[in-house]
Amino acid sequence: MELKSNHSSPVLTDPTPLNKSRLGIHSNLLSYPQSGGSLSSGKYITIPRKKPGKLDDVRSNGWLDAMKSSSPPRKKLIKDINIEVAAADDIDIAYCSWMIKYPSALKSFDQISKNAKNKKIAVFLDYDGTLSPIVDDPDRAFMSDSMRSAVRNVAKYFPTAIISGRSRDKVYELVGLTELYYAGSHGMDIMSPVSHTGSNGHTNCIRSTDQQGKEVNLFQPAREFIPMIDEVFKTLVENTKDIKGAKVENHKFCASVHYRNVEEKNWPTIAQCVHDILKDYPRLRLTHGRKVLEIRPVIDWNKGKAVQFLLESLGLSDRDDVLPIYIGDDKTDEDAFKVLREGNRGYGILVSPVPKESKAFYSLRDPSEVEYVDAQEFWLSTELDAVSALSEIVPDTVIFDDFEKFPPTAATVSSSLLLGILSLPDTIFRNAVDMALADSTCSALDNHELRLSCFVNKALVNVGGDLAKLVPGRVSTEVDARLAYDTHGIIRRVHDLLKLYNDVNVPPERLLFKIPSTWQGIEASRLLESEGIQTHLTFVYSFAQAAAAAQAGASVIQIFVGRLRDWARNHSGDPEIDAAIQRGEDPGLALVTKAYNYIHKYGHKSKLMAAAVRNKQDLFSLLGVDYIIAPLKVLQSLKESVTAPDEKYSYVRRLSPQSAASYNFTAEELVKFDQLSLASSMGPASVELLAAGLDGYVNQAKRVEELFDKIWPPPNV
Ligand SMILES: O=P(O)(O)OC[C@H]1O[C@H](O[C@H]2O[C@H](CO)[C@@H](O)[C@H](O)[C@H]2O)[C@H](O)[C@@H](O)[C@@H]1O
Repeated sequence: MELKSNHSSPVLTDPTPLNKSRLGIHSNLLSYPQSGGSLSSGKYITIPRKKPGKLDDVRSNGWLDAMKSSSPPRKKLIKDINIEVAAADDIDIAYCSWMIKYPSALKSFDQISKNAKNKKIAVFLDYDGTLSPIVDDPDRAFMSDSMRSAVRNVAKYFPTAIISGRSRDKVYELVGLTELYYAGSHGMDIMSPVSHTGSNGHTNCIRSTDQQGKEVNLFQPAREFIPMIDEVFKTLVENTKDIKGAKVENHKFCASVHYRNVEEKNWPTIAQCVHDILKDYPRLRLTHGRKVLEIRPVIDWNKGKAVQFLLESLGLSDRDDVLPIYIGDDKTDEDAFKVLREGNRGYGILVSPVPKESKAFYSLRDPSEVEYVDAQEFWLSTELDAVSALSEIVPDTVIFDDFEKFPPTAATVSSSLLLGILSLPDTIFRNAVDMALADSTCSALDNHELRLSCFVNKALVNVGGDLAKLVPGRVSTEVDARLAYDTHGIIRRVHDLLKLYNDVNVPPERLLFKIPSTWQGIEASRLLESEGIQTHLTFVYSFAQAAAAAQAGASVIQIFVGRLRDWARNHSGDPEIDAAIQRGEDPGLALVTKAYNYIHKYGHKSKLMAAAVRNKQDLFSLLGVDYIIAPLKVLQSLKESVTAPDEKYSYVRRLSPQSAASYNFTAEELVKFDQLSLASSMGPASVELLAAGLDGYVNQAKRVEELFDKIWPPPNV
């Protein structure tokens, strides 16, 4: 994301000539004679009161209507003025037909959750009118305890930010939840996590600490306007002091002039007053809120930009697997709705008790409906839904026997899968293998070994091609483990497989190549990735392998959690494992956590996959990691459990870019790994487990060849 503002010259967003009011006030008003009043910066500007009668053209130009319609009538008011039942019914009919265009988010759960499947949700909430009801006194716009706990609940599962027109400090004081991100002054004051995805480098981004002393980024694109806003605020206070009910707020980067409690006959006066001040500050502009005139810098920044900035800071921008949801009630929230709608990225939800045009997708009537949406019951129907919101859960199945129940999002094609297919004559993949064995190019090869290898490659690709039609994600193809110590052999094999995939029309972006994490495998990954070929490094059992794989730029790094735990049960003497046990940690979970933190802290592009997850608790402990391969019995149990999260199974995101930022690595861990340092850093556990993994793969590859040898030539060849 490119931020257009810079410190010295904010970019004008609105080409309206500066001598025209954005209030919609007729130009005659702009040239209203000034009598006195200093314009010099640093002094208050005193605007003389206008004489009654001078404002007729303002009325005829409709700006008063804009002010009147700036806040929908509250239900209570409708009742209070004893509106006739028929009229009330009309309002409901109008609302119902409006809801065809903006369906209630409450009734659209199925659709929202369908689109949220396998995506990370990020929640953005406006404050006034969304989390707190609109009240007459802005200082008394409190959030209820139940709303607070609903928001707390949402933040447990999804990154959640408040984006308010109020000052950041004020909105934090009102919300009081430390687990949220806050953007005040319509997004001109953002406190975001320290990230490694780019936002830190923006102009106007400075390091600071939050209320808990944690390091954060402060993004304040309108910093230079602080003295000007302060000056304008003081002038506004002074000049509106005699207008009964007027209230001026200083939000540091913008100011608000409330007219909710001002008698309607005095609205022209208050607008005139604001307008006259603005005339002297061409670098400030006016926007309308709910019975409030808001004065803000003319910079290309708004709540929509703030959403983009926060997504970027959270490492969630430009990703197809992220679904931002923004809930807001005001005109200023439209900028955020627009960003989500135009980028086709997520959903805006407009809070409004009356029909109004919006860029939002869904609607909610009032804050009480927002509270319901924020409550856990809305979001979570099963434990599987809950955990899927935090990590992509990949079913661990060789034969896809439960395709219907647990549709896989990605797949691996391997010797083990070929063995499974050969043992099940009725499987849908059998034809792919039979076709491979009938391949004339392979059959024509005289060399027995080459012919078998050709059949195996062909079978892997045929099955991989079928899988690519069935899964939305990538298909990972295992590279013969007998090449594990031969960098160029691996690269040649991958090129051969890619050519075959090209023949069956599977593009490289749908593919991964699964390579063992020997030094030679890691080197092959590095070279292949530099060609744009995606690799999946497996058999990672030590931090050194994980770090070297990340440094190589591997697309996916796979760690086997349970296998490390099993090793630790029966052995000792591995320094990395002993250290984890001493800290009271499970060695497998500890390795995934450390590798995740390393990848995120140092900005590597690799995604981390946790495999050999044995039970629910393992899965809960790793929430936030990119992929978790879970056995079907664990998936079944998650799917059957509709209990709300409790103390025992709390769906807290355990791994996140934010926590990664504060993880400390030793100097030895931060080396650039080479063959020697990798070998000397791998303890006995990783050496043994890597060797055992390779043995397993090699045996399976040999068994496939033996079986192919027995079957070939098939009867019809
Ligand atoms: O972006 P928001 O969080 O919605 O803030 C927008 C403005 O909200 C506040 O004013 C509005 O709510 C008040 C309390 O309910 C109400 O009295 C006022 O009429 C509304 O406009 C806040 O006081 C403003 O400063 C914010 O800009």
